[in-house]
Amino acid sequence: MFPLGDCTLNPLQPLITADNIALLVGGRQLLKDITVELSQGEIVTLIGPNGAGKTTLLRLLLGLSQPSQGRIWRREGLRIGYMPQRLHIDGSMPMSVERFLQLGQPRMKLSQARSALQRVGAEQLIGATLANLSGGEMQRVLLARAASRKPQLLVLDEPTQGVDVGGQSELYQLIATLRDELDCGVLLVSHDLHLVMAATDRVLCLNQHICCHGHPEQVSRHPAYLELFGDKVAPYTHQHNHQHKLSGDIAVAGNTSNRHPDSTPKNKEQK
Ligand SMILES: Nc1ncnc2c1ncn2[C@@H]1O[C@H](COP(=O)(O)OP(=O)(O)OP(=O)(O)O)[C@@H](O)[C@H]1O
Repeated sequence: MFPLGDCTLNPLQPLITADNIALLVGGRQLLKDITVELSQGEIVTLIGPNGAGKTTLLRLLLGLSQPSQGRIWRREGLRIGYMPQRLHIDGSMPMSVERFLQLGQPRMKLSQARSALQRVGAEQLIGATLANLSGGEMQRVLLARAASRKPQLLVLDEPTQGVDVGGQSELYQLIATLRDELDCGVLLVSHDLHLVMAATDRVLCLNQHICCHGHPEQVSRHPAYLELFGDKVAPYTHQHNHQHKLSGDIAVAGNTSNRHPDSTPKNKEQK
């Protein structure tokens, strides 16, 4: 493990390292035993069922909240482009796409806004009103905004939400192209391993802890992954070994519990 100060000295060192982090909120264990590393030029996908803690982990890695245990190192001065899971737009606010791209970047010129959109194949949207965009168009605009900051790390929380299947694989290809163009690291959250396979170097399968990790092909055959998602790799189906209540707690028929099935002694997870 390297100290934080060294991160600026060696570009080969990871953009982010988390060492054995855990998060306990109100007596509830949201995350535990998480050790991850993210390097420049690699695409890492975080996959897991609803309530697994994917967004919570992203927030910790980004420094938006603090772990109860363990340590996180970020390369000093790390420029991050963040694409949120969803953006609620007030329909009564007539904001143009151009203006939206300039938010927080007041020096961005019209030509720069255009080229940011061009990069994601959405230059025709420059004059559109944000509230009128379709789901797929909105995702491209959010991606254009995240990439326009010339990030060293692009963090994408379910970037294909609201996009049809054809559009999803196109968007994942676009993300891989952006990684090449920007030479950045990419950390993305997805529910759908088979869609991200081609555009991912490494997968972390999360369910409060890291159930398994590795190359997408390896993960798709891993017993822990199969236990969580079922054995149908393509097409992917949402087969979970448990259900979550709206609170995120595990719901067991005739009973409720916030214990994850993996925490039971009979779980035979293979790492
Ligand atoms: N600040 C908080 N306080 C209490 N519980 C929280 C907090 N943040 C998240 N949670 C809970 O942690 C669990 C994980 O939430 P998170 O949003 O990280 O899951 P996720 O894997 O991103 O889910 P999804 O796939 O549905 O987006 C949920 O049960 C959520 O209710």
